Amino acid sequence: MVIRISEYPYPPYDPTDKSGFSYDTVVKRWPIILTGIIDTIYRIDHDISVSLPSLTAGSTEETQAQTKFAEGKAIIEKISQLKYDMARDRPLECIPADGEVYADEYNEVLNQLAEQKHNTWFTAPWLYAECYLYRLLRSFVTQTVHWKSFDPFYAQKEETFRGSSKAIYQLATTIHELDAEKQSIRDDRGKLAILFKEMIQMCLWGNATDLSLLTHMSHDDIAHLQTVGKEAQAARLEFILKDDQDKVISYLESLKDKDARVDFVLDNAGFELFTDFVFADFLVTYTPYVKKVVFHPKLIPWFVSDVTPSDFKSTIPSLFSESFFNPSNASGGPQQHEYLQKMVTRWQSYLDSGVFTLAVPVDTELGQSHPKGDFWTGPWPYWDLQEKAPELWEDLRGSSLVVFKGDLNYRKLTGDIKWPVTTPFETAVGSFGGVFPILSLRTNKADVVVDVPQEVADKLDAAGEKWRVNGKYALVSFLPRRA
Ligand SMILES: O=P(O)(O)OC[C@H]1O[C@](O)(CO)[C@@H](O)[C@@H]1O
Repeated sequence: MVIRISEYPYPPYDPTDKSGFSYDTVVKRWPIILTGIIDTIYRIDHDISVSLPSLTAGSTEETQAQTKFAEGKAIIEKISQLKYDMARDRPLECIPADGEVYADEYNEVLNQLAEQKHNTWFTAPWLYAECYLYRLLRSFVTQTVHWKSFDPFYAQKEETFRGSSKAIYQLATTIHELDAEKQSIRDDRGKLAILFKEMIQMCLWGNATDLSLLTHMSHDDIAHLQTVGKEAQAARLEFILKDDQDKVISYLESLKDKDARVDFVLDNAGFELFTDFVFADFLVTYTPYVKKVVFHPKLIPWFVSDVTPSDFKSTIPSLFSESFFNPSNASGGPQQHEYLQKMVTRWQSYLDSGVFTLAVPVDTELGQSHPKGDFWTGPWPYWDLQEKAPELWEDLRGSSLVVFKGDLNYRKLTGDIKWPVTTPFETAVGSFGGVFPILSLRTNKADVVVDVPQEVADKLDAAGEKWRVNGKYALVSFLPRRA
């Protein structure tokens, strides 16, 4: 049964607490993100207006350009109004019936919040309000003719991906080095376990670069976060506050010859998706346990940098393209470029043969509904998966391991409520727990944290560290299938 927010075991994080990260988000981060979208549309509209004089007056082309321009202007007005309402703590308005999924469902939760007088920008639960924001933005474009397939974050995602080439070449080299030892790795459990940890951590820290959070970071800062390799990882080990790596490795070892299927509930496009592919490749190519990997994207632009089907589709062509990743950026020499090409060729063959698949058709358009994709952008925590997305639920029950990437997935797994920090992960994930094995790889970018010893939390608090939100700390949480 779906639990109403008023019935949650602890109150949700919301901006009424001015010391929490959600307050900062409403005051600073969301307005920056909204301003970025306005700029992007403004630039597109500017280009249209420059092209207008060259079009034949009254032609279809000119009429379409005029309409697109006017629609762009109307979207800008709506976003500006939204910023204004947000700053003045106005109530969230109902999502219009725009023909896409969950408008009614978002509004139903909003009505419950209105009853509790928690329906304004500075009082609504942070998790709900943030999901609502991206769904509302989607409604602004669905109501147009020419902007329906507009992803306001596309250019940002591409640019950051392009800027990740150093770490990408480095990881391709690591995988190339593994190639020479492939058989011995598969046969040596000790070696495999060590590599496993490296891969888990590479995939975990790949989550540190998230565009919705990095509103204030330079390219150099981002490159620093992407530092990969053994030493960097060893240095970061102490920042993993909950470490179930050994448990997940033992579990995977128990799957030997069981044709395991691993699912990734994806987070960010670009570098993080690249690390997901590397991890998936490692599981299939270098371990004897996994036969198939399924990737789950978001079907609308989401939390700035989340993977959409079209991001997924363009990733491998981008990695192949010499104009996207200039081989001269391969600091380790031209052979690094070859290593990358070789690895990506293998990924493409996995996609062709169905070893790697996307949970929805790869050509799914933005906003197109799919029973295995809609739920991830709904208004609910994952506690409600069984009731709200039965087909997806059944499908995931067939998985040997579902990897949840990133902070938002963690917030949705735990409901983003004020659990005491020592609450077991199993308790926090509620009815979701034990149905299929879960591995959550999360760098901390929001207040909710569970399954961490009280003394650890107290020490970090006493040191004045913003350890819950600064992206420097992480949690690796594993929960097996209930026996
Ligand atoms: O990409 P990730 O890891 O899910 O991070 C997104 C998270 O980062 C934030 O943007 C900042 O905390 C949150 O709004 C959101 O939970």
